[in-house]
Amino acid sequence: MNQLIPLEEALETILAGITPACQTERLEVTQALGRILAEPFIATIDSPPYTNSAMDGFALRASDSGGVLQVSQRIAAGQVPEPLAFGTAARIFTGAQLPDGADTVVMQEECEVEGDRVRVPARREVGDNVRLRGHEIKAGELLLEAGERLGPPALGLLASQGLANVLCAKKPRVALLQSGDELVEPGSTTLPAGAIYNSNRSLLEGLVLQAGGQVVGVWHLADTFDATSEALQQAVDAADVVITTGGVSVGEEDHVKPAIAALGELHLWRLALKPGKPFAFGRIAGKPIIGLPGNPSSVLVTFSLLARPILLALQGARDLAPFSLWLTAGFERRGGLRAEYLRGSIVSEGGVSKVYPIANQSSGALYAATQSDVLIVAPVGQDIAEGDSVEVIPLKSLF
Ligand SMILES: Nc1nc2c(c(=O)[nH]1)N[C@H]1C(S)=C(S)[C@@H](COP(=O)(O)OP(=O)(O)OC[C@H]3O[C@@H](n4cnc5c(N)ncnc54)[C@H](O)[C@@H]3O)O[C@H]1N2
Ligand code: MOO
Repeated sequence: MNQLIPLEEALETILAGITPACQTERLEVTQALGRILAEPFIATIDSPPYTNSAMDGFALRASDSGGVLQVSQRIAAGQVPEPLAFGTAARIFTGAQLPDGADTVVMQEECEVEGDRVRVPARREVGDNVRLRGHEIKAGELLLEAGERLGPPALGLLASQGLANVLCAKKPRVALLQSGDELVEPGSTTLPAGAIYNSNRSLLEGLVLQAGGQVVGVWHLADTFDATSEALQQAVDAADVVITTGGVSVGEEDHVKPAIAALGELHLWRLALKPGKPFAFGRIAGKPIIGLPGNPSSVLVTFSLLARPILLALQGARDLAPFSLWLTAGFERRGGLRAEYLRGSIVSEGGVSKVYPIANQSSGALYAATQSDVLIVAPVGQDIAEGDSVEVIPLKSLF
């Protein structure tokens, strides 16, 4: 296990063994934000459900444009109109149903009202300012596939189809273990010599939540093999997935790997990844154990690249990879032996969005991560020259 494993290979190995938990629950649409849809959703109604006006104005036949027309009816949204009498116009409001016979709407700003008549400009086209029934969606169309993550637009879409409840994957139950004798919980006002506050817990609670998981237990471990094994066993009993931080490197105080190996099996350890080299993955009682390094920025990166896809796969999500795009490098850099995920910021220069690594790339530096917009992907052995296109993962797309 001394060879550094490429990230892609590690991900492939891990994800090949993850099957969706298949547990589902029916939720109110208003409560389903961020959840993974467990069944495809097929449109039950056309959208718009009836042909309607896109403007406040007058509905008429395009062939009557250019004349002065009698206003024969008034149609507000929610009313059912009469068919439009020949040679007349209907006062109509945005969203109101178009009367049979009308085929165009003229905005009121372009019309002149003269008592109960209206002068409409010439040369209006059929279909102007008209939203046709089924123009956007036809009943029977597949709107959302199973595995889709429900963002606000998807929730609005479901509601627009009259849906009040939706079948979603249950949230995977996650146990968090932090190892480190140096860790003190936030809230204690004095920090003893040699101690630091436990920041990984808060960091991970947020990351897990944003990846659709729920934290069901938190263990803070003493740096001993026995304490680590005991907590791992308890965590496995309580959760579907266990995420540990710290204690996965090569020192004598690093007990996570031997404890995983003793209680179950260790599948892989050490990636060609920076930060995040000591990442470990194994199983105990068949449940995934994700061993993240202790350094907070390593936690952010390894969670985003490895733990997040695992949590999403357990929910049956379709898109497991982080969203990425390509921007112009404002820097140059030599390729290394590990794929590096640099914390970076985006600067707009003369209309071009350029990306720069922030100065502090220490894997212990969490403040630096809060100042970053993106993770810049620097592949193994690949030099980057200023002006090159580089792949970036917006941090906001991860949480
Ligand atoms: N001889 C070697 N030493 C190290 C190697 C190596 O290959 N050879 N790898 C280095 C790398 S890279 C990393 S990353 C770290 C990871 O070590 P561990 O995962 O065992 O983590 P710890 O040693 O327990 O902690 C590392 C660092 O992070 C701080 N930490 C830990 N937990 C928390 C927490 N909950 N909240 C805030 N900060 C935390 C801890 O105090 C350490 O400073 O190993 C290198 N060493
Ligand atoms: O690989 Mo470590 O996570 O750089 O600090």
